[in-house]
Amino acid sequence: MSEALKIGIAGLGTVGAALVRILSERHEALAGICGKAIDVVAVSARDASRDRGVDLSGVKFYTDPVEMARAADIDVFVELMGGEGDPALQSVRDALTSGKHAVTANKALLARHGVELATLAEDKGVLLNFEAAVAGGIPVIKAMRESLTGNRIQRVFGILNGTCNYILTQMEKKGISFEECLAEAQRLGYAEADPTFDVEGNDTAHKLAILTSIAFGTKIAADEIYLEGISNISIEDIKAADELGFRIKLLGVAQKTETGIEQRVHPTMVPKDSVIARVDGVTNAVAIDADVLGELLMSGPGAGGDATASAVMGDIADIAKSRPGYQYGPVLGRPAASLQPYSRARMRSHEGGYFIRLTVEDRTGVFASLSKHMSDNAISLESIVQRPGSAGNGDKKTVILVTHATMEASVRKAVKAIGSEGYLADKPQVIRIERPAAGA
Ligand SMILES: NC(=O)c1ccc[n+]([C@@H]2O[C@H](COP(=O)([O-])OP(=O)(O)OC[C@H]3O[C@@H](n4cnc5c(N)ncnc54)[C@H](O)[C@@H]3O)[C@@H](O)[C@H]2O)c1
Ligand SMILES: N[C@@H](CCO)C(=O)O
Ligand code: NA
Repeated sequence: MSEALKIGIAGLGTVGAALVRILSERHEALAGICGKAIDVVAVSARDASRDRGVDLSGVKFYTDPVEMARAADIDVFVELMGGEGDPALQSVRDALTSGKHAVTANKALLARHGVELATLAEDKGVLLNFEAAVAGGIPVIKAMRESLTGNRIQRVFGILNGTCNYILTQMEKKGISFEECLAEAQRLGYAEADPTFDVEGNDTAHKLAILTSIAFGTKIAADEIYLEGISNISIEDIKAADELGFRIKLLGVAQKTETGIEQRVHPTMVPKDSVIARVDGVTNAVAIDADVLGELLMSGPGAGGDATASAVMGDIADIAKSRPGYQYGPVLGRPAASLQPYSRARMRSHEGGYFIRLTVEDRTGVFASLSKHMSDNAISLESIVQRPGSAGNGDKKTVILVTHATMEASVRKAVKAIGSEGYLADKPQVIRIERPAAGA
């Protein structure tokens, strides 16, 4: 058997602690599979004395992860601290610069600095592996970088944040409040250190930016994403969606359009009978429309210590096995230097169906006015439903409009015009509808 692969792990939180435990429990099996032992020789964490339920005897402890990244006695630097800035950035940079392979689960870091780090890894002839950064345990990076080689991808979309999907599912199935669901997701180790990254959609956007780059061969463009989170989704929206035959999911969508590449993250209504609508809890799903293959749909655990550590373990095993083809070379599926500039399709030109929920004064003429504004903007309605106002809003009426496919710009114009009529009692709620292809 060859010499052991020496691992240094920075960050011993939910994922780091799970990884140390799994590498220890599976030590012999992994050595058999990889042809060499995978030994954790160093760790870095904020608190050396904390009991994490894992045996770290004989493992060198560093208070400074950057110092560990530069240490001569490790072969692979595993970054599991999080955060788009230092020390995550500096430590991964320094590990690659000093000729070490790096593995990270940090999508925030890659969404900002992925191209720079990929270029560095390729220049140095080392690997930068990041399967855990997108859709947790689902092997989507591997599938796109390797198995779909030669396919042209038209669209990639999915449920990319376990915390949000857990919250939306629990709110719907158990009627639990948003705040309670979020607290539970945090307790289960799904949420980011700052959970606003989850609920405001930033985490989904980070993952989508990475997928877009790999799918379309463009530079990572995280700031070009149209972004809406789930914090303003109410139980009322979830119930209305249910009655109309939909579920609400936070989707990340990247697709080629005539005007460029559209990247968007927002709450989305999907038909209840679609597969994606039935993806519940912390489970993620990624759908890829590829021209040779057709539609691929993968689903599985998107967050949590073990699921994420599973993806990190696969990345480390790939390094141990010196997998041909990726030992050197294109970290983002093609050489970083050949990535094209990203060309953004404007959101106003997005075309799709819309759900519009309005709380209106209960007076005559409102229905006629709503219909007029819709037809003035060439919006054709699939349905219009009126019902009594919600609790505390008894003298008002709720009106729900569902449109056929129309342009975003038309919907924005119509909603603005309706807002100036003076009969709205609340901010309008607009949720886009996505109708997945047959398989998803
Ligand atoms: N938890 C998940 O389900 C999940 C899934 C996929 C990806 N990720 C990503 O994995 C990474 C880790 O996530 P986590 O959930 O384990 O987070 P966590 O907050 O549980 O753990 C992070 C650990 O890093 C340590 N750390 C932070 N700064 C440090 C420093 N300067 N020096 C040494 N240690 C430091 C913290 O003390 C903490 O123990 C993040 O990038 C996260 O986005 C997490
Ligand atoms: N906070 C993230 C972790 C996995 O990337 C989520 O909930 O999906
Ligand atoms: Na993954």
